[in-house]
Amino acid sequence: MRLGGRVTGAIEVLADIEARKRPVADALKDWGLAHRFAGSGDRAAIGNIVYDALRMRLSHAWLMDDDSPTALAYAVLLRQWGFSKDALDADFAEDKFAPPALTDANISAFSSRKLDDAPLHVQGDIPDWVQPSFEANFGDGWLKEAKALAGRPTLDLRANTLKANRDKVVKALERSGAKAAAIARNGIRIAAGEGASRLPNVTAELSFQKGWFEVQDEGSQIVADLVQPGEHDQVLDYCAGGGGKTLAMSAAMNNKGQVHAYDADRKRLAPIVERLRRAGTRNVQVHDDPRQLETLKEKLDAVLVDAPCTGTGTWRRRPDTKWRLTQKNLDERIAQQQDALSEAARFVKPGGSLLYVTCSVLPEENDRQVERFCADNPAFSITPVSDDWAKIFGSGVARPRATDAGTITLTPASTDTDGFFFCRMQRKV
Ligand SMILES: C[S@@+](CC[C@H](N)C(=O)[O-])C[C@H]1O[C@@H](n2cnc3c(N)ncnc32)[C@H](O)[C@@H]1O
Repeated sequence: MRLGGRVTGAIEVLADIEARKRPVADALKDWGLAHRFAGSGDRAAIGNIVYDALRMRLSHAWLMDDDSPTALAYAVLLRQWGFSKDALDADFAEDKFAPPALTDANISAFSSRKLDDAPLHVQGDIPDWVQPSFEANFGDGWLKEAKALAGRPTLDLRANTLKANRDKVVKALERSGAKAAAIARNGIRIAAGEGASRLPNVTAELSFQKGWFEVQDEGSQIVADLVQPGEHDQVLDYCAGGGGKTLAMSAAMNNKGQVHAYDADRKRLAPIVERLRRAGTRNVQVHDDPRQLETLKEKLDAVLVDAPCTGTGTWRRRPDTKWRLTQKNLDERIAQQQDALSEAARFVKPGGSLLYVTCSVLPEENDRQVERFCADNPAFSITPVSDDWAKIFGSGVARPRATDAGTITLTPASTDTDGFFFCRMQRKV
């Protein structure tokens, strides 16, 4: 397919997402099934246009004075992919599958508007009602943080030290451009790429099938590292989901001690079994029934609550969720976080640690939750983790945003990772 056909495909997918309020991945998959002649390069290019359009939807629409799929797709090519209007006109003139031309009103808006004149939430590409939360969390730096959450994400992997090491994985994935990540000790990074370029399908590699690495954002690896489980510790991953952090902790503990993996949702937990097998873990027990945890009350050295959240820290990867988020969703997540925290706290032994993590950057889900939890549960108090940072990752690496209370927030702008919140609370002896 030529560029025109790809842009037309992206416009169709964007229209489908808008009309049926469906996830991007589903809309792209359906488009691929209905257009079987499109090759993998075409589908990747269409996906890139769609994701780029959604990440910067507000600013694209403001500059075009139009939020139609056609205007958004053109804005991607003109603002992000480096095309000039003349080059597009010349390319599309000869192409019967090219999209409709921009309207005179679009052209006039795009050539006269300056983004600096747009409302600040438009400049930052975030919903207007979320702006106060960003301001509360990041102060003057909020706009930079918001803009960084509208960029393309890298592909991050974690070398599984139970079966390989970072150098070995980097070498195995040399052709994909894999490099050692900047912060996480076992992290590997493949750059995001530009324009139509596609990321490699690393899960098809033999080294993945052999369990040498996992796909895991560097931020997620860092928060798992910050748990700092000892080799002989008893740890509970209370919201284990598909097991990303369980696997990282199991490897950090060198297959010793014990990690208990639990999740209230059996369906989310199910993939963990195959992942644990592939990774060669022998120190993980999976629990899909809360009654199986009864004997663990007040026994565990560390309990991780990787809480359900709005996922604002992952907006680069799931930009459609940015525009679907509502105050009601946020309120629901806040209530679920409070439940998960108070349920999980029962398993922490005196002197043990309760670790609270979200992949959100909203203070309502983060600092306010742990402040409230500690106020309601005076046996627990926050222990600062900023001193641990240099000890674990070295002093020469980027540092996350840290509060006086001792919590930290990773972000694309500060640590070049997804957004994550981490807090360690210690239970009194
Ligand atoms: C952010 S996800 C976990 C991701 C996972 N830890 C990982 O690293 O791949 C949050 C999980 O919390 C689970 N959850 C929500 N409320 C819970 C509760 N009260 N008890 C246990 N799990 C809960 C959800 O089912 C969901 O799988």
